[in-house]
Order: sequence, then C-alpha cells, then structure tokens
Amino acid sequence: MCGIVGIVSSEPVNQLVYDSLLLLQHRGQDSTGIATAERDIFHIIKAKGQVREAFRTRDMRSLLGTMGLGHVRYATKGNASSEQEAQPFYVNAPYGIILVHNGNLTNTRELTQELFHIDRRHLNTDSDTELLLNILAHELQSQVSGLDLEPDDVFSAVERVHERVEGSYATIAMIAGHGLLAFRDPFGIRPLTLGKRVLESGRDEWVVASESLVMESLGYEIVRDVRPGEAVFITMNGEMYSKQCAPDARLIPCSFEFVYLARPDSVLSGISVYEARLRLGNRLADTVAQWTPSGDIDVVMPIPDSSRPAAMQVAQKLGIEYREGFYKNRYVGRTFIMPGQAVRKKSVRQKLNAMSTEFKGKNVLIVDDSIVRGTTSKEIVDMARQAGANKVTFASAAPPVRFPHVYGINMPSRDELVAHNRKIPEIAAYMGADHLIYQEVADMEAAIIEGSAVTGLEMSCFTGNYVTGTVSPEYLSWVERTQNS
Ligand SMILES: O=P(O)(O)OC[C@H]1O[C@H](OP(=O)(O)OP(=O)(O)O)[C@H](O)[C@@H]1O
Ligand SMILES: NC(=O)CC[C@H](N)C(=O)O
Ligand SMILES: [Mg+2]
Repeated sequence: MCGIVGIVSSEPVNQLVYDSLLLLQHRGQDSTGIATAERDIFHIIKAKGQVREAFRTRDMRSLLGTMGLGHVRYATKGNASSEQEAQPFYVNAPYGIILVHNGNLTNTRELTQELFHIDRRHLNTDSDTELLLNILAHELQSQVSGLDLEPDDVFSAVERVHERVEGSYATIAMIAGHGLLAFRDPFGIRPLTLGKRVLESGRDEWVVASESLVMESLGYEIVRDVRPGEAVFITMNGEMYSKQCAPDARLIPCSFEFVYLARPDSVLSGISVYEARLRLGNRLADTVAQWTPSGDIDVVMPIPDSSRPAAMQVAQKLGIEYREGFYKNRYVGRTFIMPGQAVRKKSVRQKLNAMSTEFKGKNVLIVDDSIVRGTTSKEIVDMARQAGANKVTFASAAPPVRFPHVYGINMPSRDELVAHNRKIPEIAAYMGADHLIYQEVADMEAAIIEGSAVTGLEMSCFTGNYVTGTVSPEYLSWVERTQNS
C-alpha cells in the first residue's frame, strides 16, 4: 500500500509532488522517490526513509520540469531496505518511461520467465514494479512503429498489460516527451483518484493520487476515481484521454484501506474512510454488547491513532465513558508498516505510554482497528495491566486476520498472524486479555459499503477468498518461503 502521485502542469511541479508525498506518508515509510520531466529529460531522486529526511534542497532544485510523479514505499516484494528497489523505476525504451506502483503482482514467477526468455528484457532487482514497468514498455514497443504516440497506442499497451499481469496495481507512468499515464487493475483493488485545477493561465493542471486528501489539501477539485481497468492518459499539453482497457472490470476495493491504511479524511470509491470507521464502531458496539455482561466495562479506550473513530462510536453506542489512556509519541511512525518484527515490537513501546491514572482499578475495553500479528495488542494489554487495570477486554473493529495478504500489504505468511490456527480464547490468552471480541466479516463489509455504490470488497486476509482467482495454495506457500516480512 504505497502512496503514489502524478502531476501534469505548465508550471514547475517539484514542490507539489513533494507536498503530495508528505500527505501520503502514512502509506509507506521505507523509501521515497520523485521524478520530473523537463520536456523529454527525466530528473530522478530516490532515497531510503521518509519524505522529510530523504530530499535535500539541492535535490529539489534539480527536479526541474512541468510533469512529475512520486512514491512512498511500503515494500511487499523484494527488499524494503534496498535503495535500488525504491521507486520510481526507469526504462529507456521505448521513448523513456518512468513508473510508480501501488500494489503487488501475483504472477511474478511467470512474468520473470517470459520477460527473460521471450521479451529478452533484463531485470536488475526482485521488485514486482520493475516487472510491471518492463511489461508495459514491451507492450508499448509492440504497438508503435514511429516516433509519434497516440493515446490509442498507449491504451492498447495497457490492454495487453491487463492480459499478462495478475494481482493489484494502481500505477502512474510518465512517457518522455508525451505525457502521463495512470491505470488501475481490473478490480480496482488499490485506490487512485483524479483531480484538477485551472491555473491562472487558464490551462488545466491535472493530478492523480492514491487518496483524495491530496486534492483537498492542495486545492484541487476531485474529478473522479480512475475506474477499475481504466487507463487515463494526459498529454504534456494538458489534454486528458481515457479508455476502459479491461473487458470484465468490476470494483472490488481493498477492505483494509478502510480499516487501517488510508487516512480518515480521504474518500475512496465514494466512501468516506472516517465515516466507514464510525460505522465499524457502531457494529462492533452491538457485538460487544452481545458478549459482555453489563457493568463489565468502566471505560472505552482507543489505541491511537487509527482506531479512534471506531472506539468513539463504541463508547457512544454503549453509553460508556470514552477516555484516552494511551499517549502517543507523535515522532514515531506507523508501527505495522515498519519492516521486521524486532523493530515493530520495539516501536510499540517507544510509541505508546499508558497513563496509570486512567487505568488504576478500572475495567477497560481497549479498541483497535485490527489485530494482525498481535504485536501491538500484546504489548498494550501488558501496559494496561502494569498501569493497574483490573479487567482488560480487547475489541477489534476488523475480523481475525487469518490469511496472507497478497495485494499490497506485507503479511505474506500465515504463521506470523496471531489468529492463524488459534481460536479466539487462545488469541486472548496469548495477548493476556480477559476477553477478546472481533467484528464479524459480514458486519465489516456492511459497515464499509453501507450507503455507497460499492457492492463488494476485497477481504482475502479475513476470508481466504482471493478475487483475482489465480492465487493457489502453491503460490501462497512460495510467498511464505521467499518473502520476508
Ligand atoms: O497486530 P499488529 O501486527 O500489531 O497490527 C495492528 C496494529 O498496527 C496498526 O497500528 P500502527 O501503529 O501501524 O498505526 P496507527 O498509529 O495508524 O494506528 C493498527 O492500527 C493496529 O494498531
Ligand atoms: N505496498 C506496495 O504498494 C508495494 C509496491 C511494490 N510491490 C513494492 O514492493 O515496492
Ligand atoms: Mg494502530
């Protein structure tokens, strides 16, 4: 679930791309990169770490041009700490293409073979994004014969990409001297939104980004989401073309975006993330009420940050006081998207502190948005106890995560998931909680899509049903053996 942005303007875009990446920082902390296009020359800067520490003033000065794109990475394939695998990726033919990707491809083994043996292309990293770029480049090369490039050539290449590539991919690419291409996989698993504003010169400035908060914060009008399977091509002169490039496209957006990944002030697939989290809280409150004897809870507490809206609603619906007993160090990033279990474990303690005045002698209901590896919840229950809590009930606004996520969230192996092969009382015992309550899958889905045009969600990590249909047990075992988390 990286963050991506692309901008086409008639004015310099370096600062706008940088500002957008800062707004998308919650989607990836491993590395970041910006590329700009000065007519047909690309300038690229990429580095490890977060946006604020990665780019220097001299880097920003070198990023000249009126078209640009950027990326914040949360690695799902390859090596999180590799600077080579930081995005964007560049390929020199045809034209010169530079690409950023949010998502994860699931037929990388087949594509690697095809690229080497048939397309005769060289890959220099383990990144699936480098694969995606080379497939796009190969298909574009097959479409065109001269120097001219028509939007229809680009769309035909994207049609072929959809035929060859499986998995999730929200993608933005710049084609040197021509324009900016954005496309989304046929299920629209990862988000991508289009916006624009009119410059003083009267020309349109276009933006494509992972989340709508980029448009809102930077003063763009939200035009619409890029549709599943659709490609949008914006020329360097600001003309916008679009085409549906997949025959059976249907929207099945990732449920985890609403549960945890996206910022609450974004609207994805027409659904306000904040309101979805409130509704998740409402439904969770009903489940809590069903399973908890009345009088068993004195206070409801969130685990900052992502569970706040849900916890607020649980408290309100149950008519129990809402208190914030955990104080968060704002200078520590998001724990779940850090690479490596040792770092994640240490970071929970660095990040959260329990205030004993809020816990002493109380029966607390602690609400989190999700429990994945149990890193946070186990530490939190321990901290609550040390702070003097009496009974600790733990509630998760998402159902148990029992299956690997293969569409852009780094949870590749079943064994690392605390709910894998454990019944709920066993998970509670592992966490040290007196009682553990999870949201039901149907409630989560209904809470998120209620009142919207979305008819279904990608929920494989909760259900084991993979929408792309090609995720076999053999593939999952291979991912488990080969991918670090
Ligand atoms: O069971 P786990 O493997 O610990 O994962 C789940 C936890 O990780 C996330 O928090 P994170 O600190 O990443 O971000 P937040 O500050 O936005 O809540 C999420 O909100 C849960 O608290
Ligand atoms: N989370 C993502 O979207 C990751 C993108 C890509 N698969 C990578 O690992 O770099
Ligand atoms: Mg959290």
